Amino acid sequence: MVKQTIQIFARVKPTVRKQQQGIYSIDEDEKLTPSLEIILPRDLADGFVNNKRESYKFKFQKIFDQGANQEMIFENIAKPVAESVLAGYNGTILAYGQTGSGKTFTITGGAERYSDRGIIPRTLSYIFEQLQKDSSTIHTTHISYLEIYNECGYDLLDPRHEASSLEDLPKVTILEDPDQNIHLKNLSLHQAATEEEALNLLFLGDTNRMIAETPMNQASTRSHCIFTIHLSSKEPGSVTVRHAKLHLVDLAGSERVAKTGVGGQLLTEAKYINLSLHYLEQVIIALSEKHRAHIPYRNSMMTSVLRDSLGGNCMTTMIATLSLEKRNIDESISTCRFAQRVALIKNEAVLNEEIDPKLMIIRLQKEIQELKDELALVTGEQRTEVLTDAELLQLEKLVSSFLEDQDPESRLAVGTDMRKIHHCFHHLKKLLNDKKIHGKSTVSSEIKDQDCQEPLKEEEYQKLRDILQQRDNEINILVNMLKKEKKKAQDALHLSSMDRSECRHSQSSPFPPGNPEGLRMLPSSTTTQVQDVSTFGYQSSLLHRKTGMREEMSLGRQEAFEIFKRDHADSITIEDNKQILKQRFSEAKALGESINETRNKIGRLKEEITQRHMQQVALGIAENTAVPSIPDLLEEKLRSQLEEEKRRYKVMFTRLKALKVEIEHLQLLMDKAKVKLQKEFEAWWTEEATSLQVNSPAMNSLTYMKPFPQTPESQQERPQLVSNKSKVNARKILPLPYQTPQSREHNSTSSPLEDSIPKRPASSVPLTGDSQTDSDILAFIKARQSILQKKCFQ
Ligand SMILES: Nc1ncnc2c1ncn2[C@@H]1O[C@H](COP(=O)(O)OP(=O)(O)OP(=O)(O)O)[C@@H](O)[C@H]1O
Repeated sequence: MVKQTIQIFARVKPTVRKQQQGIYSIDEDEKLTPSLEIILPRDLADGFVNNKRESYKFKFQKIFDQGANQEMIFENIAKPVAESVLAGYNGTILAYGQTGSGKTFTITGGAERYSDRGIIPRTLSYIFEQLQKDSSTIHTTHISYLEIYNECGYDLLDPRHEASSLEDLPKVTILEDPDQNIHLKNLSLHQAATEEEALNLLFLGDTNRMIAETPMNQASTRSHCIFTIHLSSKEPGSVTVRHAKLHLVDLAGSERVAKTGVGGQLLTEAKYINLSLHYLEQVIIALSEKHRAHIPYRNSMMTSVLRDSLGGNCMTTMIATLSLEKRNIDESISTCRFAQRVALIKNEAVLNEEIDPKLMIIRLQKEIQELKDELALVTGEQRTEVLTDAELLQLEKLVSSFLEDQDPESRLAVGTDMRKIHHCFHHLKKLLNDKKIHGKSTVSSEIKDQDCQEPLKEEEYQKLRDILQQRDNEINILVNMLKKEKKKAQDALHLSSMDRSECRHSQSSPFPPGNPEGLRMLPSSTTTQVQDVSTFGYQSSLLHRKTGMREEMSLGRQEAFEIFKRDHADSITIEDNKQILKQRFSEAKALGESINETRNKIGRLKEEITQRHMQQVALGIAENTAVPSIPDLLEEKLRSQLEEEKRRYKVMFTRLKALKVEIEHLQLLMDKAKVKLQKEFEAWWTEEATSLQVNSPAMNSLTYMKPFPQTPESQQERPQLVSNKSKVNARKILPLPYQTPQSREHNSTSSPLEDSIPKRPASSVPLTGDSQTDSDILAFIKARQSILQKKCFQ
């Protein structure tokens, strides 16, 4: 059992503003527990006689200032917890802080750079690396991902549901068994055999979280997320299994907790505030007060799920994320105070070992059978059912071989079954009597038996021969048919393998086809992984249902999407990642080629060594001298070259493995960004289409006029078709964040925009009458209009 208090760490979010200057200082001198001092700016508005405290000091296990990167956070905070989980203890890492202070960045990571990977992907990578090293133990890893919003749990990994809102996700409920163990009903557990599989699950959950969020419930801000890694391990042959859980928790923004008193009107506030955080604080307060008999875990889902992590069987760590700017001082102080209370909580982590029930059942069944046999033998109790003919025959054979065995020590072993023992005695008696009466061997009596048989008649022989001939013919026909079928199948196989190899070539995977023969320095699973990479993008299939929207788009909508995408801030990130991906891919390709070369070289060197060795042996035989026990100089040289090549191979292979992980991560990041982009486009599209349907009277008529220059003539011609409102709409085609500075500037003024648009003849666009298709056409025209406008301003 390991007893320890919850470890608390602080992380200060970097900022470019000078606002942080003089607001805080870190005292690293106090080596064991460094302290963070938050200094309140002296506010003259409070008067000259001001008794307000000016500084607050908080102690933490370690404080990570603005310069700390994700690697440092993992090494110092997450790695020790992951290690204890691998050893069989439960672990939890909680990120707590106000909105925007960097909780999600710390736990999951940033969406832009590979180096921004947070605690979850790094921990997964570390755990799988360690599991691979320990091949003597059988490990299984499962993943679950739970989101708690307004006291309701949602399964972020359910593959059966297409989530477009939070309510689409399966609801998770809490069940408590008589031993007060908590069970989460409807929370799916997914086995992940490799790091890639686990990462795919993380991205699937994050994508579901993103898709399900609405402006009212910005997921990461107002909900908690618990990503759990479940590990079980068992030594081969042992009946004990170790289970350990690692919760990685991204809590909701904490800023409102401080403003919500315990006596607040909870029922009313439930609509607005995050109750779970409020109850979490209550549990923490109760745990930090000595001699408190009742801890109110059951008040909220969050505290029920994390029950073990708070004052229970777990090694828990909390990261207080701080955005230390002038306007956030109150929130930062309240986060630090919360952390100080958390630091008082003691946990007692125990090894979670249990007997594997399946193995235990088998063991007990065997034991019961043995005891039954023993009992039957001792009590002489007989079983009632009759032995089968086969069993009787078997026993008789045993008796015969026992009698024939010349070894005086040989034993007749028929077990403890009294029926068998009796039969053996009967048979022995029979054999003895037969010998006495006939005095002839069994063989001769058998011959006699045959002699006694009536000879078969000639016509019966003929009949049997005919049937035999007929069967022979049938068999020949069937064999021929089989041969033909087999040939067809082989041809088909050949064709399909040709197709497959063509496909593979066209994908031009940069990864080599595995270890060279006989090179045992890398685990065989690595080889499989490398081969797997040739099917790049398989992860995308996981997210495919999320990105599949695009395929269903109409042409107009697709073009509007292209325009939308071009001006979207995220497209730069996607582009950047694409470039990095390209670089990594070509690096991987080059590396793959070098690996292949090295592999061939290793093969050649091995060949040369064998030949050299053979020559030496042959020489020894020819000269009739003893073969030297140590290799000659040339062979030595070849061997050291071989070692060098093997080392190079290993280095390159390790790099290639790392590249593979990075490439997959980048692909998933891009997938995620694409899903986000599409989601925002869908929202924009719906808004535009709806406003068009509402605002444009032309929607109900059969023709719609393209936006046209506002010349007096044209206005006269079609005054009723373009209302003032739709003119305004036409200007705000793209939502502000996606507009270029020029277009934003332009929209804010009511300059004679239309005058600067190239004059185009007014023409009519036929509408179909189908509202969906028509709104597609209209939005497309708007998007096009937007480009023209932008071009005019460039
Ligand atoms: N240490 C850091 N280094 C670089 N950028 C950071 C860091 N911490 C946070 N950020 C950036 O600050 C922004 C807000 O961070 P994040 O979303 O992680 O905050 P949060 O506390 O999870 O907020 P919320 O409660 O809304 O979920 C993000 O754009 C993130 O990339």
